[in-house]
Amino acid sequence: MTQALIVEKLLKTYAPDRPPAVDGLDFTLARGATMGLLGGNGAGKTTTIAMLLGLLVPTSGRIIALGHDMATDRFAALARMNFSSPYIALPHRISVRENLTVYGHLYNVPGLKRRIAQLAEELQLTDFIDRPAGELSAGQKTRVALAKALINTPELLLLDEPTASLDPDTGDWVRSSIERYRAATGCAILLASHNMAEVERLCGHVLMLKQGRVVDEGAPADLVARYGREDLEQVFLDIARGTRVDDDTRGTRDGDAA
Ligand SMILES: Nc1ncnc2c1ncn2[C@@H]1O[C@H](COP(=O)(O)OP(=O)(O)OP(=O)(O)O)[C@@H](O)[C@H]1O
Repeated sequence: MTQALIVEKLLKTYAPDRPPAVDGLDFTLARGATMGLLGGNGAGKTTTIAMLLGLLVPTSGRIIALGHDMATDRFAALARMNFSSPYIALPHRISVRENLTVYGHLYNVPGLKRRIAQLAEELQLTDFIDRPAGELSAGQKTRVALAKALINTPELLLLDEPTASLDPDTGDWVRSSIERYRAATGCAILLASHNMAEVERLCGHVLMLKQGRVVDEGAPADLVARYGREDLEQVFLDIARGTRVDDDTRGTRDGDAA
């Protein structure tokens, strides 16, 4: 089993009179690989992640996570997965350590005290680990959210905007922590982000979503070359605005042999 995630014909319709939020998504994510899920507001990223986590039931289609069918065997998969999302706040009256302890118990983490100490060290939580989670700055909360996401040493990690609202330095620090974790464990990562530089740095492959469908995909450098652009942000804008210069025109413009 080399695939961490297999998604087949995934479809989600919230209301019969509205177009599907996710419209026939097909992709695989290999173990140890990192994939970016890109798309403008409302493209279907959060809906996709919610279905991958078993929080939303797909209208149709199939999800196999770490070899387990999410429709019939989701708890076996969820025990070996984790996620981070800015939309989910940690209980704010209890301390960071208590928060991590609660989540650690939910995942039945063996040697939990040791695991929390290790994460506190790696993610620099020690200065505020006994303070209530609600009193922390946004950057500190993000580090705690990442510690929560790594508490069970997941083999599949779903990250929804992991560096949203962070200053560039803290964002860079979080990205490095994610890279270190992946290198150390071979974890597969699916990352939804609006930060194109982050996606270029972390992801080997990206899916470009529009209205719930994949409209293009590839390695960031290949997409940039294919669109004749300088970076992924420009590719994103071409796709979002439908302003791509077609291949023939670009060939002529660049003086390439077609
Ligand atoms: N609970 C819901 N009920 C009805 N429609 C919803 C619900 N959640 C999302 N939608 C709709 O589904 C579509 C996809 O939304 P989704 O939140 O998945 O997009 P997204 O790519 O994550 O967007 P963003 O980048 O703004 O977070 C949108 O048209 C949205 O209005």
